[in-house]
Amino acid sequence: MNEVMRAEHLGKRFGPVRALRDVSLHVSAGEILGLIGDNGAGKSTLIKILTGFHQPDSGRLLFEGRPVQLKSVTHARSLGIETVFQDLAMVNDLPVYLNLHLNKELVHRPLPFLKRREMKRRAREALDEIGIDIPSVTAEVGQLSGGQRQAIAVARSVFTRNTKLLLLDEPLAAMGAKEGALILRLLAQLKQRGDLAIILIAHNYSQVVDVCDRVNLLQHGEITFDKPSRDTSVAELLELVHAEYRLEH
Ligand SMILES: Nc1ncnc2c1ncn2[C@@H]1O[C@H](COP(=O)(O)OP(=O)(O)OP(=O)(O)O)[C@@H](O)[C@H]1O
Repeated sequence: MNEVMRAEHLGKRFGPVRALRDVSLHVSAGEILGLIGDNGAGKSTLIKILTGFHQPDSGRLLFEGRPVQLKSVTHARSLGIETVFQDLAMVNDLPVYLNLHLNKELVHRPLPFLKRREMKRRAREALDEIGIDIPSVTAEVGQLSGGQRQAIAVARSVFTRNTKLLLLDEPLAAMGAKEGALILRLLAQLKQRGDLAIILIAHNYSQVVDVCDRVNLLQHGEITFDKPSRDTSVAELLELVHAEYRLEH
């Protein structure tokens, strides 16, 4: 498998807080890496470094085998690194197809008219291709369920973009079982493409073990566990996290 991203010995401080001490991880094309860890373990900080929002104080990143300094989110995006955050950044009163084309609208030149029919067609095709079932691409995003909105947000991050690394911060949070299953199916579908590396932060260990190829546990700013999902279990992950909890309380 082609390695897409590797982090080596990342460290990050916020004043007196050492959010990351020494984090190394790697993810390859066609692979879903699950990142778990208690509140405050450093998961969001790590994602923000991988997506160019924060710069690490120490350590380095290798993207497709070459050292890279991500200067900004825009820079990371230009390389094919996309993030879906919890708040989704969708415009609720715009239809699905315009949300998918946000900042990438197709326009008739030289006239400033939107190519609506073409955008609808492309949106429908893209959603069909990755198996997202919504009533219509002209539906306003605000009228969809939480799971459907999340699915659209994921679709947007790989739509018309040359995405190589997709980062998902808690895409299943506050979602019912049925909606969560929709997102997990979508991730499995994207994995099948084989050209995309995915890092998924999640709290539900059983979903992580089901959908991810490998699991990393982040504790106090360090990766303390790295195993293929088939070699671990929900019980083992719970035990690891609870053992830490018992030590602390
Ligand atoms: N911008 C910041 N300024 C100061 N401290 C920060 C900042 N961002 C994160 N931290 C601190 O760094 C540590 C790691 O936070 P981070 O948000 O990365 O953890 P997390 O694993 O994502 O937690 P959660 O699951 O609760 O979101 C915490 O102690 C947090 O308070």
